[in-house]
Amino acid sequence: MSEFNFKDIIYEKKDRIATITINRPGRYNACRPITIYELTKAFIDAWADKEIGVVVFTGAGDKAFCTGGDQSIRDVGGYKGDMKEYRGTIATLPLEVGWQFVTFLIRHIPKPVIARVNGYAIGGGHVWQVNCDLSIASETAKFGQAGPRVGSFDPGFGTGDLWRNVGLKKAKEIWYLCRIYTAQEALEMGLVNKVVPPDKLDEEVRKWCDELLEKSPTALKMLKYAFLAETDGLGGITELGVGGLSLYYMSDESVEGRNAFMEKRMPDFWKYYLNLQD
Ligand SMILES: CC(C)(COP(=O)(O)OP(=O)(O)OC[C@H]1O[C@@H](n2cnc3c(N)ncnc32)[C@H](O)[C@@H]1OP(=O)(O)O)[C@@H](O)C(=O)NCCC(=O)NCCSC(=O)CCC(=O)c1ccccc1C(=O)O
Repeated sequence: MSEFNFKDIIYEKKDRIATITINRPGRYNACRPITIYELTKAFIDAWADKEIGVVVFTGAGDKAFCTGGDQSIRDVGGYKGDMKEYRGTIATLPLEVGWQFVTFLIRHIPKPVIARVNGYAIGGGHVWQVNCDLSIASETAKFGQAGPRVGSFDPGFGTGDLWRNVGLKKAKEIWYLCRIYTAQEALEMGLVNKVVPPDKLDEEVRKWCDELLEKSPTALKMLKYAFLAETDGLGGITELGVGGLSLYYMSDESVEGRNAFMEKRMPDFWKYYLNLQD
């Protein structure tokens, strides 16, 4: 049972796996502002929950993973149901709640995120599947960007992460032409990790989750941040560095600094020079 009472998403936690499902199958799991707000809350919860080791991100039904923003409520300058009503309702957010903040959470949550691609991954929905750490797709899934066709584009992680996956020419083809690609084509161009028949999708996703859960969580977190260091400039290097800092805080050496301050004496760091690793 979830304590959140979400309207647009289903959030489940079981066996150390958090599953976040966009639940608007009638709209091919397109998102409106409240969907974004609920996704934000779910990803933050999965981030903070020490019992959770892997996140699975998916869409309800068998037609779509996510088809981006809900075009039926798109207005001049943005989407109806303004984000303003949700801003400021989640304490300590470093960015405004919005599409890009969900992207930030997928890319920065210190646990692997698997996209379970059960159908169309189009527009912003495709960007998110690219941003996930790993993608497992049904043979019936379809992939593509829609921006230039519907009057939108996603600069930054929507373009940068895509070209790192498939190469620059292919990424430009995907964005400029807005073609739709099959799951097999997606596999061949490195957009997804594995394609399976639709009735084997859950089994395969579970297998990948179980394999990840056997691995060292700190190593996985530091690897995720090492990838960010390359793509996210100083922000990425900070994530990697702060991951190291949290390990340092657990050391006797770091605690000696804090204790010396509290005991109003000089710290004795000498023995730690002897332990310094190359
Ligand atoms: C996915 C398609 C290619 C599927 O085509 P097809 O198989 O022919 O099915 P359809 O009959 O077209 O669709 C079935 C049914 O679903 C509805 N639907 C599908 N996609 C959407 C959608 N995105 N929005 C609303 N409704 C959708 C469709 O209308 C049909 O309903 P009926 O009632 O049966 O008629 C094709 O559907 C397609 O191309 N879809 C549109 C994809 C698209 O343009 N996506 C948007 C790209 S831009 C983006 O994602 C940015 C988002 C964003 O930034 C944002 C979002 C939300 C809040 C804030 C922001 C922000 O700006 O920060």
